[in-house]
Amino acid sequence: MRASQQDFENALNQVKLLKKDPGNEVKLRLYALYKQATDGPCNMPKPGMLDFVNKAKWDAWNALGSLPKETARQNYVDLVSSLSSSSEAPSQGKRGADEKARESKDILVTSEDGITKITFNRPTKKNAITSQMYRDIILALKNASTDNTVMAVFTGTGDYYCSGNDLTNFTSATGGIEEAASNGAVLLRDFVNSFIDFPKPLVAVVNGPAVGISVTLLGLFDGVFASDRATFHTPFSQLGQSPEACSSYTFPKMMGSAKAAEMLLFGKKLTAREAWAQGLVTEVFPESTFETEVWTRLKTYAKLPPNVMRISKELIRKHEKQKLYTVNAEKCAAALERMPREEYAKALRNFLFRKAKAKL
Ligand SMILES: CCCCC/C=C/CC(=O)SCCNC(=O)CCNC(=O)[C@H](O)C(C)(C)COP(=O)(O)OP(=O)(O)OC[C@H]1O[C@@H](n2cnc3c(N)ncnc32)[C@H](O)[C@@H]1OP(=O)(O)O
Repeated sequence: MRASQQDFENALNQVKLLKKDPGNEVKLRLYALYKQATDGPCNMPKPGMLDFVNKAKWDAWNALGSLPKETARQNYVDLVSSLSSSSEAPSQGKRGADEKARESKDILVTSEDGITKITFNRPTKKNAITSQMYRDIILALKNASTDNTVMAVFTGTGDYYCSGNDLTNFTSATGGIEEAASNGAVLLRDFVNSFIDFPKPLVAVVNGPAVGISVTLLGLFDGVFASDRATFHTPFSQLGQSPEACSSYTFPKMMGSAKAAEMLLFGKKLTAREAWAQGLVTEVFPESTFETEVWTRLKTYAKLPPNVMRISKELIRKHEKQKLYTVNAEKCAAALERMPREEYAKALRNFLFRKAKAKL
């Protein structure tokens, strides 16, 4: 099958997210194929002998001769695909020593009654997710996907479910904002992919307010049980960001484009009942009985035949998995471009200095 323009654009996004530098040789090949696919045969004057970089690029492009644009596009997509899978191979292979479950105070992982419970446990910061917590969750989901538990359940300690991405995650980056954005985009892609790929039922027990990525992720869950104290807020425009975790795809599908825009573009905060009415939440429980009722229900669900639930989930998800990967990769590439922008920096400054301002 020939690579479409969309495949080509996806590959262009994927290249930006490669974990490993593919080396000069491959980068020259990518450059040459890109130029051939977009401009056709080399049409530039040959650079001088001492202009080493441009000469190497020219040589690589010129070497493709009259290769048709479509073939160059296909070769580019194939090359990127092979680079992506080889850069991901270690994390998909068997667990290395450095990947063994680590003790983490901010993400608690317990297994009981057939349920892996993953708890955001940073209540003094409203359970905001640090870079390490993203990594801990990836690992927890990976372990839970192959252990003998039947389902995984997320919840939060304290009054919040989760206040989203820790806004200070990248403020102390030593390598500059561009490098931080690039590392963040890769981490975000792997984090969201681990939810797309999780093979067992995945449930959220939303004990209180949820913000940002903790809300958008819910579109990838199989069940969302909320206390009537919970709220759902995605203030992306206010933060100079765009919606992640495939919510630009899952939310309109779930609630229709008008209601999705109200949340994702205009940042409307929903009550638990409003979120239920939009299809984001499975069921709302009164705060007074929330924990007892929900956990009793989940323990019953965890007694259902695990293999049947796995197969059913696979059937539900399999036709859109590719789409979800694509949307995720696109979003991560967009995040890479947005993060260094002024709107994002301004929103960060406003948050970091809000208490100081309030005292003035
Ligand atoms: C790998 C990269 C992935 C990137 C993925 C991108 C995701 C996008 C998002 O998730 S966007 C959403 C980001 N979250 C927010 O914008 C929420 C910011 N927080 C708040 O608005 C408020 O703190 C609140 C409404 C959640 C709670 O307000 P309240 O007044 O009740 O409490 P405080 O503000 O005093 O908060 C208590 C302490 O917690 C710290 N904190 C809360 N949320 C965050 C956060 N998201 N990041 C960092 N820190 C947070 C807050 O600073 C207080 O700490 P302090 O006591 O030390 O001042």
